[in-house]
Amino acid sequence: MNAPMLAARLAAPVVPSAAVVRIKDVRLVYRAADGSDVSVLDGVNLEAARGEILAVIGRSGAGKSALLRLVEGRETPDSGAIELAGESPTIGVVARHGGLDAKRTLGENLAVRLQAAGHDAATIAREVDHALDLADLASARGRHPAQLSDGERRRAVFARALCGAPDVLLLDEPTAGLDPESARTLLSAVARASKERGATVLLASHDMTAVAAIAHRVAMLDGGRIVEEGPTTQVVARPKRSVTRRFAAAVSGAALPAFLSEKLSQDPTPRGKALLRLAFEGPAATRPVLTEVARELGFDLGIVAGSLGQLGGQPFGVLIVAAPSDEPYFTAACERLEDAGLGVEKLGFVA
Ligand SMILES: Nc1ncnc2c1ncn2[C@@H]1O[C@H](COP(=O)(O)OP(=O)(O)OP(=O)(O)O)[C@@H](O)[C@H]1O
Repeated sequence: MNAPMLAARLAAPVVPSAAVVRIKDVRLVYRAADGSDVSVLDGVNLEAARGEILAVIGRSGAGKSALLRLVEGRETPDSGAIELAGESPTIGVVARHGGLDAKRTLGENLAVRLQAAGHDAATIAREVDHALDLADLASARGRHPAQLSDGERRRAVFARALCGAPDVLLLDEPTAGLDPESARTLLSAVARASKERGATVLLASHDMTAVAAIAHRVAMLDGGRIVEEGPTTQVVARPKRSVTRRFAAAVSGAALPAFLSEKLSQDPTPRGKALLRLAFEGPAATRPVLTEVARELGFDLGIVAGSLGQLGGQPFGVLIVAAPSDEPYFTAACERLEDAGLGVEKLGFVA
């Protein structure tokens, strides 16, 4: 991106738009050591808009890194296409093992590519300042990589990727190996970069909990295909596939206390309790839904465990409640809670 384009890009307001990244029916096949073909991606379709943070989640070996490499243009698909909007779209990459030049200070590391792209000194200074500020590293500008902690180094690699305001940011396992505090700092820097500069962000991770707080949308990659996709709160609150449910269970936070999970049975006992995991998102997160439903049905819903957090920048809560296990109360409770807009998962029954 040349200097006038960069200035125009930074002046443009962040508005929702058509897809910036379009992955169309992409297939990727690797040749294994024994000469056989391994299908890695098998008809993947995905889109991400300007300012959107899309998390691609999947187990190890699912093909997440391969997908990012295709978007980056380092590899080409066997069929299908990757389309990036704009005249000359730019991409910032935060690889898992992104190196910094040990002989240069952090500020110099960030400036190198901008200098190579021919930007003037004032633009470079402004860009480096901004990237360091976003990554919460302003005070480390004059330090060398060896003088940074692991977490700071990771943020420094991210700050370098931010320089020049790339249209697209690709992050592979951004929080792997970071302590919770460093992970939070890095993710909030990613969220700011997408919000303030309109960067389209693709995050690849095998850990939904690591990225769910900031990802607007989640795409679940399994068996070479996107098996489930949607707004983060929706995917976590109402996972449709069993593989997604496993990943989502870790995100929803509230866990059943051990003394209850040990007693949990799949068959109701007369006059026992049914345990339900309720996910609150959107309008349901701010309404006294439980009180309303309990009053309407005429029985109590006892709260067993709960947590409130943030998903995709939105408030999100999980409660585990105990409802009567006898019919027709149990079915009525589930139906009424679902009607109220809650994600309802039946955990089992206790005496
Ligand atoms: N150059 C290659 N040749 C052959 N197979 C490869 C090659 N690179 C990757 N693979 C295989 O492709 C599949 C997808 O790899 P990829 O690195 O994209 O997975 P991933 O989802 O990022 O996994 P992880 O979370 O473990 O990094 C894996 O089964 C891997 O073994």
